[in-house]
Amino acid sequence: MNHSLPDGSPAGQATHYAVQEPDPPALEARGVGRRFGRSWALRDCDFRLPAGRICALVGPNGAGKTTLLSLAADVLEPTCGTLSVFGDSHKSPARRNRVAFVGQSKPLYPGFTVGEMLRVGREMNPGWDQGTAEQLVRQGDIPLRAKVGHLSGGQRTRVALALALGKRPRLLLLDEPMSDLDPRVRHEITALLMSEVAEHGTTVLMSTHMVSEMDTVCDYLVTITGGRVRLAGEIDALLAAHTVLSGHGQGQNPSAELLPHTVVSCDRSGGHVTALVRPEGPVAGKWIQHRPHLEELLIAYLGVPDIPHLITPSARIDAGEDAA
Ligand SMILES: Nc1ncnc2c1ncn2[C@@H]1O[C@H](COP(=O)(O)OP(=O)(O)OP(=O)(O)O)[C@@H](O)[C@H]1O
Repeated sequence: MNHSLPDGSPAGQATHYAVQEPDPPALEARGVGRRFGRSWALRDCDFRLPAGRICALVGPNGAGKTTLLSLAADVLEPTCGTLSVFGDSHKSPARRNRVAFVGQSKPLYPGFTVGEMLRVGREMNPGWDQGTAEQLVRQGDIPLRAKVGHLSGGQRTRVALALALGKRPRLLLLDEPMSDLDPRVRHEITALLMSEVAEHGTTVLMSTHMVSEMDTVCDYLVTITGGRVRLAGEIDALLAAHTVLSGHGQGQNPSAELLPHTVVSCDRSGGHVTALVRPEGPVAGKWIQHRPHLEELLIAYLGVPDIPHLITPSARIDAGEDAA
């Protein structure tokens, strides 16, 4: 299903939002699905994440975010479809070397010291960058001789991030990386991720529930509800494709004025209506309109399990296009 972007062009066709990517996308999902027993955790997943983006992966608990990250990290196999990493659709050591994954459980050896953990990183990864890994550990005042099992949750997160960044990945997958970090460290890690992207062109895909912080660091967004991708693309383009209407409308029936548009959410209190919509053309009626903030957009989308998807051209896989 195609939806209109604010310039009136269908979301599925090339518009001024299109980004010419010389490199293959960091991640490309074609018809990807993953089932556990009889339940689908993720299905009909079609999108691209262009290289060099910092992408927030957002969805309610149980939406399928960890499943998607685990598929991209080759920790899980898709039940159907193909997931390519930088154009490579087959599992291989080379593909694994390009990707680093920091999962929620931060699997580290509790009996090892931090220095020994970094040595494991060095021995397992051909492109290992000891300076970056050590710097991240030292910035957190964590001695290299400290036992991993004696570290706090936030300190373990820092060591896991040091191992991931020391690998010098082209694609960094982070599953709620900030959840146990204090605000000062979150700020530091955020700045670090941004400088990684600027210096090395690293692509970052991170699941997060922290909307206010993602706003400053991420330029790309994928939302999942009910195991399906609902939004994918540049945050600016996705915001620009929506408007918040508030008022009473002009006619007797404000709902009729909203009918031609895709209504994502609609709150009525008394006679007052506030609606987040994707306009499919000019909006009739006397509404006060504003462009939604990211938080408004996400709260609306996370509350509706089955809204039609909106994929911007740079994230879209066109029907009939051959797989890479
Ligand atoms: N190993 C598993 N076995 C069975 N079901 C699973 C397994 N892993 C995930 N699921 C199910 O798949 C669905 C998606 O789970 P997933 O962990 O991907 O969600 P999530 O979006 O990461 O959630 P959260 O925000 O709570 O971390 C859930 O219904 C979950 O119960």
